[in-house]
Amino acid sequence: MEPKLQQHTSDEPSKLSYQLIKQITNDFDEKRLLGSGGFGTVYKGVHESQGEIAVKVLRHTILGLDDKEFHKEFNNLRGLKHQNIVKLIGFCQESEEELAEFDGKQVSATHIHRALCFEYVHNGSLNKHISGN
Ligand SMILES: Nc1ncnc2c1ncn2[C@@H]1O[C@H](COP(=O)(O)OP(=O)(O)OP(=O)(O)O)[C@@H](O)[C@H]1O
Repeated sequence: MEPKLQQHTSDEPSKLSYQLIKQITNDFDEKRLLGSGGFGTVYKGVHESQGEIAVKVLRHTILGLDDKEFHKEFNNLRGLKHQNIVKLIGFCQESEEELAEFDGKQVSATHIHRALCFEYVHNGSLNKHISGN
């Protein structure tokens, strides 16, 4: 199930394809790594119209397991507007059928690519930025 966009205004986070996420992070280049947290790994992406953005690639788990968490995080962030809260500008949720080995056999598996894209915060860590130190 996709995150629902109640009303599509220019202020709403937009849906980005996995191909675009890959492209703007230079195929998740290590040199673009900004850090990692509880939910996943954060890369710097360079978006054609948005410029520099932070791409949080959410950890991949088995189909459906973290769906609720993703929607919770998405719905909490989508409407927030505050000087101390980074803006959510886009999201990606795309499934891909892949061949995987299971029990010595080749099986078809669904890999869900999920990412949240935020405005890029300069000046080092968010903590430092928010506290003003
Ligand atoms: N918008 C951003 N702009 C620049 N760097 C960012 C941005 N968001 C995250 N980062 C970098 O990525 C690191 C990990 O961020 P992330 O939000 O995943 O972890 P966290 O702050 O530990 O929170 P959580 O545990 O909730 O995921 C941060 O410490 C920061 O260095």
